[in-house]
Amino acid sequence: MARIGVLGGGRWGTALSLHLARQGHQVLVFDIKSEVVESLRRGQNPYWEDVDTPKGIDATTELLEVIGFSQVLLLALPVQSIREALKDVDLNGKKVVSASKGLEVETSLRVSQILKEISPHCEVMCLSGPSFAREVAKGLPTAVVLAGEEEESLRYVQSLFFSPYFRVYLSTDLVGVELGGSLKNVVAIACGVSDGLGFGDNARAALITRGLAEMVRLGEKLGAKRETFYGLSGLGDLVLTATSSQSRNYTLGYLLGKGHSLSSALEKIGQVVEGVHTVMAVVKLSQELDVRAPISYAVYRLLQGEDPLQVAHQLLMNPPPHREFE
Ligand SMILES: NC(=O)C1=CN([C@@H]2O[C@H](COP(=O)(O)OP(=O)(O)OC[C@H]3O[C@@H](n4cnc5c(N)ncnc54)[C@H](O)[C@@H]3O)[C@@H](O)[C@H]2O)C=CC1
Ligand SMILES: O=C(CO)COP(=O)(O)O
Repeated sequence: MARIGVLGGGRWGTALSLHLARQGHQVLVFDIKSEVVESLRRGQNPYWEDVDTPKGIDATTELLEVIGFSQVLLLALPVQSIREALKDVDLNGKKVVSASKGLEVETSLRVSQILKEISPHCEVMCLSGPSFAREVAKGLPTAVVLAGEEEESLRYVQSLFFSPYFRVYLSTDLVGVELGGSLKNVVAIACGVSDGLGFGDNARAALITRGLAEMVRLGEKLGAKRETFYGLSGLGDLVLTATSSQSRNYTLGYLLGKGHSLSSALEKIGQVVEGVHTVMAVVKLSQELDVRAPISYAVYRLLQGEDPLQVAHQLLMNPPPHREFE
């Protein structure tokens, strides 16, 4: 049994807290929203009425309380809020497992890089893969990957999460696992747009495949291993989010394709949509590193308010015919 602090009582932080408490761990959740904290304190999860909340979960609005309590910290905050939220705390010597998926807009950094800037001696791992919060909360079968640099810590954290319905594979490619979970959100938006425009199943399959190729091109330039993108945190999560209306990123794209403005789509969803921010960093990185990223550029232009049909046509018509792999 371990004491696990969870930073962020949103859907993902809460689903993982439910799972960890079911494994017999003591969980303390931190969130800025008092209604989330009060609900968890009453023994009710704030999001899913049909999911029982096990004993072993407490919650607080005091960040330092969670840091002091935890043997392992699980980070499930929206990526753009991480630096500000953690700027005054000392995480040196802590094991931090990031479950957030995205890049910081201002710096284009991954979450582990942000954490290392804040506390250079913390040990960061990343938990990622195809895992909608609601399904994990309900205890439905799920497989994810845990990446990090220290074998012993990976095995320890794997043992905390592992259950018959929550399989955790290990990887030493932290860069690749973080990038897979971040970049797939941008491709999921593109697939949603395509479906919203009524382009059909062929178009979505093409976008997933070419989107994966784009993720690999950028990922390799940033130091990731190619094979990681064909695993759970890459293709696995891409297939999940790019084909399901449970995905906020896909839904955002779908609404844009149906003619909603960005602000009306975001308001309708009412939850964090990481791809909207990550695409800014992706476009910047692809320019700096001279990587072809036509799908990300198309998403970027859409988010600037350009007409979806026009952007889609340009995406299809602009590139001259070329080989599939070159
Ligand atoms: N929902 C899902 O199925 C999955 C989400 N993720 C990732 O998890 C991260 C969080 O997503 P969700 O939990 O779904 O978002 P959400 O929109 O359900 O909740 C976000 C939570 O963060 C809290 N928050 C925001 N700023 C904060 C701060 N400064 N301090 C404390 N709390 C703060 C909010 O009060 C809210 O409760 C994202 O990076 C997302 O990509 C990853 C896998 C699955
Ligand atoms: O990453 C996710 C599932 O693995 C959740 O995706 P969305 O943030 O698009 O809902």
